[in-house]
Amino acid sequence: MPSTSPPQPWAAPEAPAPISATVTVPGSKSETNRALVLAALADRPSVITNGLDARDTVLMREALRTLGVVIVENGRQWLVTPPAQFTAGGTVQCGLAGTVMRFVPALAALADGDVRFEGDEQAASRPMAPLLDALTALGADSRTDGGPGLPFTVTGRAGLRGGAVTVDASTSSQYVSALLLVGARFADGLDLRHVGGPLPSLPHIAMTVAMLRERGVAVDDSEPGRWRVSPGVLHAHDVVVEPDLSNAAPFLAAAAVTGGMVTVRHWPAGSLQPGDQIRGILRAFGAEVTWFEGDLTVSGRHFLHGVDLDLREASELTPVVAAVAALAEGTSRISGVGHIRGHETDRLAALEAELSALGCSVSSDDDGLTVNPKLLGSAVFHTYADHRMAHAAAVLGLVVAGIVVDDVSCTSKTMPEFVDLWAAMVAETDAGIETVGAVDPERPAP
Ligand SMILES: O=C(O)C1=C[C@@H](OP(=O)(O)O)[C@@H](O)[C@H](O)C1
Ligand SMILES: C=C(OP(=O)(O)O)C(=O)O
Repeated sequence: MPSTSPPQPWAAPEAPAPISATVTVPGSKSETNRALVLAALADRPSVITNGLDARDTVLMREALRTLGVVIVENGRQWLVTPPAQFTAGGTVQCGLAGTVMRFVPALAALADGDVRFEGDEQAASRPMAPLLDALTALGADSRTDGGPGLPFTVTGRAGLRGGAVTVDASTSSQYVSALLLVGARFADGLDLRHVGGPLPSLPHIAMTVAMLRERGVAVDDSEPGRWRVSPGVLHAHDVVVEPDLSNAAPFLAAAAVTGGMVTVRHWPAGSLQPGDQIRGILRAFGAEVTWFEGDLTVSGRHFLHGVDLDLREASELTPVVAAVAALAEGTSRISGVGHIRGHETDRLAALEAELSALGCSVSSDDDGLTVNPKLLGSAVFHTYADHRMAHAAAVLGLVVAGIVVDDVSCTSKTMPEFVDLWAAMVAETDAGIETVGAVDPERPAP
């Protein structure tokens, strides 16, 4: 199912004053899609509350239905009933969703027969081979249509034994998560080792391990780069999904870059989402960050300074962080994110091109970006179908006049309500509405 919606140009609104607003963001993509997959593997039905309703999670629900999972959606509650055996024979549409194109093939390896995977044209260049090779080593078959990744077919077999397998996950942590999610289903469990360059997105792997343990699966991750999953039953577990903290990042950045104050509600006291790291990141730029009883508040200062940040653990924050860097004083370096050339688009190339078009001096290399802020403004900002490029443009547009996003429809991937939430944030500022929520500036974030 290619993304067929017509391009939706969007004039990013300028901030009428320092942004002052309170925002609630929808559920986490990463937690929602893990909860769905785990519910599909469980011993009985489970309920997911506050799951994200966006393109990536619609695609995941449809993918699971193709494999025989029954999902009944009743508003914010979804009842997921696992099948006795996954059904082969269908075609899974992945769109541009990494979690669908990586997690679902591991489930398909447990079905008896062929499952075909297709995606957006742009998804064909996202790396897949390390995962498909690992599934083949475990006894499933896979073949692409000739390209490096999508489209491809996985031929699953019931009763795979599992055991020892290696994967080079330096291009995406999602291969590790995919294999761990199904590990308990193999007769001998799974003994997975990462072999290769540095592993990105460790918190996302930790999230997978924690969610498996919550459901009674034994995972030994005591040795770095190795995960041992014991065979056994995965117990159903009802879950309330946290807000998506990476999707909250542009709203918090809005306070930082305008010297305003934004509160995001329902921020967990502790979270495995890498988006939680936005607190330390905005502090590093010089913003003030406080947390009190579930309200996370960022207060901007008149002056943000350049930063030197390793974002390997939270690379999905790179576009928004690069936008803040472009509005700070002095050079910023973002490192540890070479693998995001394989995200929704080549994010390093996209950020270099679009920030340069605004007048910044930006260079990308194999490990990240260097941003020298010299903004001129007024340009069409291309998103390359990447939701986080649109978020970055929105942050820039608050301060730089005349930014027009070429196509904001890509935000439907993880937050279809982005434009409305952003407009509401700006309107709340315009109306001079006081920030709601109890914020104690004396109390540091946890
Ligand atoms: O497992 C997940 O939910 C994710 C893992 C990360 O992928 P990479 O390790 O490919 O960066 C992250 O960037 C992506 O947004 C979501
Ligand atoms: C990299 C991302 O997504 P995906 O789950 O498609 O990999 C992202 O959302 O920034």
